[in-house]
Amino acid sequence: MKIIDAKVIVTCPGRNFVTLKITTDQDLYGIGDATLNGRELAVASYLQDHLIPCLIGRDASQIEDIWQFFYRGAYWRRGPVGMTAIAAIDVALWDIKAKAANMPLYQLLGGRSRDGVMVYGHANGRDIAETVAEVGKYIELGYKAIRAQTGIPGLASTYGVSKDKMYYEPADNDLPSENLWSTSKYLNSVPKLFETLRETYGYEHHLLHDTHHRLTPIEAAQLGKSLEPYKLFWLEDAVPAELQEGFRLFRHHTTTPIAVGEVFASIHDCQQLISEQLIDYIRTTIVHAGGITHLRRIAHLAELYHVRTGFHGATDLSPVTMGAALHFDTWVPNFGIQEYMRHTDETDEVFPHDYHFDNGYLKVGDTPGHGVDIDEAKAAKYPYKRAYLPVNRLEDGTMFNW
Ligand SMILES: O=C(O)C(=O)C[C@H](O)[C@H](O)CO
Ligand SMILES: [Mg+2]
Repeated sequence: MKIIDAKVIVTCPGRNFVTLKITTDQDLYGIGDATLNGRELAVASYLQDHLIPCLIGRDASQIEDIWQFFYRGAYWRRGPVGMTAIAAIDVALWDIKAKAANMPLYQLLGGRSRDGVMVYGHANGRDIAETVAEVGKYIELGYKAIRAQTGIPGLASTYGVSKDKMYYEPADNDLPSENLWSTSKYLNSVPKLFETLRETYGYEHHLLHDTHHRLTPIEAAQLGKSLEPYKLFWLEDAVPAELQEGFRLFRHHTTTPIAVGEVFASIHDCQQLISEQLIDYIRTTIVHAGGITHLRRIAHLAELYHVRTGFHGATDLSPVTMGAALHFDTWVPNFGIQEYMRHTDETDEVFPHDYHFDNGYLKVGDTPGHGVDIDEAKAAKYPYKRAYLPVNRLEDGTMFNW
């Protein structure tokens, strides 16, 4: 089955998405997501200018060999742009293989391990009262697990808090917005949020929180300890993970479960975290970590060390990634949870899909492939719009992590 065409489609139905469509000589095509928030055109060019010329004419069924060709065959490898481009090819090829087999993707991966995929939604508010009310709305919708983020008194803006509740989008400007950060203000306010949430709703639902890479290991240890009474499902990205061994100190001071990995591009970014049992959940995604072929290796390594999956699923991961991830989640033995931020209606129209939400779970359909398509005519109505993620400064003006 020869690849005869591969094209990159950039569309902006409310936010930018980069999509790869690979067509074969047997009338089958596959779709892969190549979206890297705020750096979309770099991946589009990497695909168009560097990978697609080497892809045409290859046998679409040789997924592993094609993966190795683009990974090992690149002298400059492992960066997020390159790994996102490889992921798009990989997912499109798995889509084709599953369509050729006339099977939903999860069947090719090894079959169903569960009936549905437990997801968590994002509740956020400007203050604790508003966040508590938002969590209540998610509970009413049937969610079993909810991430809670709240505004910090004394800071004008806070990561994860937005006007749009269901479709939170951080890439909010055509040049980076500048936010302010204070670790001490943050550490003083977060435990109060979770104390109030547990007082209000009890302990039946899973609660999660994302620190977005902003603490040192000892600060993270303090936060983890202070949250222990509220039994979080996880504390996410408390510490930036460039230094994997930095998690040791944090880990040894708290029993709050630790999640990390949405910015990782390969198994090498989490090998030490997993093999030293410094984390509980690995959040790498199909789109940013080399596709299904590579994420499968990460999941298998994690399984050896009792680490479970908890893939990233913000709105900047297109429905194509969500569909592929849900097939993966339906199969993977060491599944933990899946993040789910709903897409806007415009996005859902551009990317028709057969997964659906059912009382706290996402369920995949049985359409052959990963079950997500792109409507090219609708995609063409929404041209690319430059948008950056914000940057962060400390109150004295020092640049900081966002
Ligand atoms: O969903 C999360 O956990 C995030 O941290 C979302 C990120 O800010 C977002 O994907 C950046 O593009
Ligand atoms: Mg996160």
